[in-house]
Amino acid sequence: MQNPTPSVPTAEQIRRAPKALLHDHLDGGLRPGTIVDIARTTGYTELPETDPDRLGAWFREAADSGSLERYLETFAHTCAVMQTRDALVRVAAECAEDLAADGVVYAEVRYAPEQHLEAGLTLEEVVEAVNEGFRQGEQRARDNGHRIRVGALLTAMRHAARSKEIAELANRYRDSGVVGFDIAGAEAGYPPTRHLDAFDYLKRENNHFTIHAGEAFGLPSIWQALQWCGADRLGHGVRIIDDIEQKDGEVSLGRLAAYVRDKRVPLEMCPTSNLQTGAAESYREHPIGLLRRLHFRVTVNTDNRLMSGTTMSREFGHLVEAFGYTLDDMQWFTVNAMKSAFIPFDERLAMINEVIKPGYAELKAEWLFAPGAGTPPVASGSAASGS
Ligand SMILES: O=c1[nH]cnc2c1ncn2[C@@H]1O[C@H](CO)[C@@H](O)[C@H]1O
Ligand SMILES: [Zn+2]
Repeated sequence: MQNPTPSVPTAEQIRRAPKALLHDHLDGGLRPGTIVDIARTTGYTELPETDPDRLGAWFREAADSGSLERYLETFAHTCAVMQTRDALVRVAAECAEDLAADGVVYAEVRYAPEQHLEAGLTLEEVVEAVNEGFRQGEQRARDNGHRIRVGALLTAMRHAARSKEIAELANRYRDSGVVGFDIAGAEAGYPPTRHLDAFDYLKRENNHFTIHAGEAFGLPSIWQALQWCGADRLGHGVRIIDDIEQKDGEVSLGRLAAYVRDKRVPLEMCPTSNLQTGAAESYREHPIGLLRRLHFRVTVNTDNRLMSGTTMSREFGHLVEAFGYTLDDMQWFTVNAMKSAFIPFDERLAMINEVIKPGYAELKAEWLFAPGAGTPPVASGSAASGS
């Protein structure tokens, strides 16, 4: 007998399900214990707490202010302990290890090299240290029976003036561990068009970039990111909801929302981060529910695991609870992410066909072997369809 009804996954199934992550900040994902350790060895004395548990709680609370600007202030402490080669290697290795343990099989992790120069490293040394850490972390994950592939995205800070230089850096390392470029930081007052020369340069080089847009600022930011800058993906993009009208059960898309959906522009959505910065009120009200129903190219991401106290599994757990998503829905989000990754097409396809789909197929067949097999699980949520 076939399993006729998709089931709501358990927390354990969510963790074991293969996941792809496109939006995760290296300086937003440190283990609290590592921050304390490095601060001690490098003599950084400004940490608000020195007990790892209390420090972790401090980050979550400080980031929970409802304002992106205040959220971003917490990065002063993580960047402060990411200034030496050893620290960068360690943080990157642990990042890859932690993601792999959480069932992430593919990740693009971003950071801003310009924020790691305070102790005298060059931009190149920063990139090479992080790459070295990712390779070590991938190896340690393999030793522990996990498989993960991690690529770096180089971020330029939108309030600064180094974006062209960072874009050139991303291009120089494109065959050695760096898969693309991004801009981040406070959105209001710093439109992406300030960095047109960087984006133009990358387009001439046939390189890839994503832009944080439509998080703390609305449609004009998304419009600029796409139509002036030519972004391949949108970091967050939640405010696209402002261009969607719902009346009497009818939904109509404005020109920009229609463009985003028609062109399959990937949206890197980060639900918990959005609740913390005030971009959404609750998981249930998060635009991801509607955007998924309307078949936008939506992906699920962590943004900052430390500040949001989250993991990919937790993000999916919240969505499963809010929207009754099934393993089919999880697979849909994951395939969306993999289709939107910046690595070459043949590698994306192999990851989808050889890793992601078989992983979900195995999980979906588990009910056959459970005690009392033959009883299909309870029906719930929406089934996956389309792309
Ligand atoms: O959600 C976000 N929106 C905008 N900028 C962010 C977000 N999360 C982190 N950063 C910024 O990106 C830098 C490089 O990783 C971080 O230092 C932080 O300032
Ligand atoms: Zn982000």
